[in-house]
Amino acid sequence: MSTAAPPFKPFNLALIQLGQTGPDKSANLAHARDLILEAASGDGGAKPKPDVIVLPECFNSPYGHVHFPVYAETIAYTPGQPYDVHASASESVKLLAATAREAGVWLIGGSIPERDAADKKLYNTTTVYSRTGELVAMHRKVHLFDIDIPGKITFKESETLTGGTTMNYFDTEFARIGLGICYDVRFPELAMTYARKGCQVLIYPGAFNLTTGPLHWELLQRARAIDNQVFFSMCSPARDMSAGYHAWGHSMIVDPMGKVIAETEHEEDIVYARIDPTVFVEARAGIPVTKQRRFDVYPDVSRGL
Ligand SMILES: NC(=O)CCC(=O)C(=O)O
Repeated sequence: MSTAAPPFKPFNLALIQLGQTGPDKSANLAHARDLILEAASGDGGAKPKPDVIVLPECFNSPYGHVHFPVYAETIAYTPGQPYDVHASASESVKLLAATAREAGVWLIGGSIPERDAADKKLYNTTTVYSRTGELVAMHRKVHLFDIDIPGKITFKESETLTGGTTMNYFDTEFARIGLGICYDVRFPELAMTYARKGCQVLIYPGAFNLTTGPLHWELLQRARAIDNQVFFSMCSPARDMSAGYHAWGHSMIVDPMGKVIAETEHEEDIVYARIDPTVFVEARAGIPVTKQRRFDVYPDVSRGL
């Protein structure tokens, strides 16, 4: 059983739709740091100083199964156990922890290819840092992106990656935030379970493509937001037509009524929004679906029939 979620308070969210500098991981990390520090300063107006900053999926590596083994890092984090980011062997963890601390923000560090210390399997993994640079949560993409749309796109993460086996959320001083990565958005059960565990906000770094992006990227986020009456947000890489994978971009933030409250196009950019719990409270009061579920009618919802 999960503990009570923190009271939901207003906060500011920023998504960094990051472009990659090229195949050099260290250069990509340095670029990410620059943009995190830029985002963190805000401007007090249309760009409110963020409490949470998010990076995109696979931000330090080209996105493709041939690249994952080459860029993979070992993190060796066990939830609930103390973790020394300084002793970590992972270049990305060290950089993200130090930058979260420098900026004084909660940082959802996009995702990186990760190699498990024990079984050596590869995962697509998000790490989360507190304002003091502690690693507080980690999520391994649960649903792997294996699709085949003839003539359009074929992608098989499972050629090199393994799916994660746990749900993961973290508590801040203003909200409980649930984590997913990209293709995880297609599975309403995951988002619903997060919401039922008290998450008021769900954030999934992602990288949709030019076939499914135009049709599904916004629709899925608005659907998950409305299903669960939560804030829902996905942060994409910027589109690079010279890369092997062409990301849709359009990083966005959706409120619990399904309204897109912030969005960008496909270039490198930073998206800012104020997260206002009033919308969450009013959505749930006006349309009380979270209290009207009929698990007596559909008890098999979680049994995988
Ligand atoms: N990186 C991903 O999981 C891509 C998911 C995607 O594009 C989709 O259509 O789903």
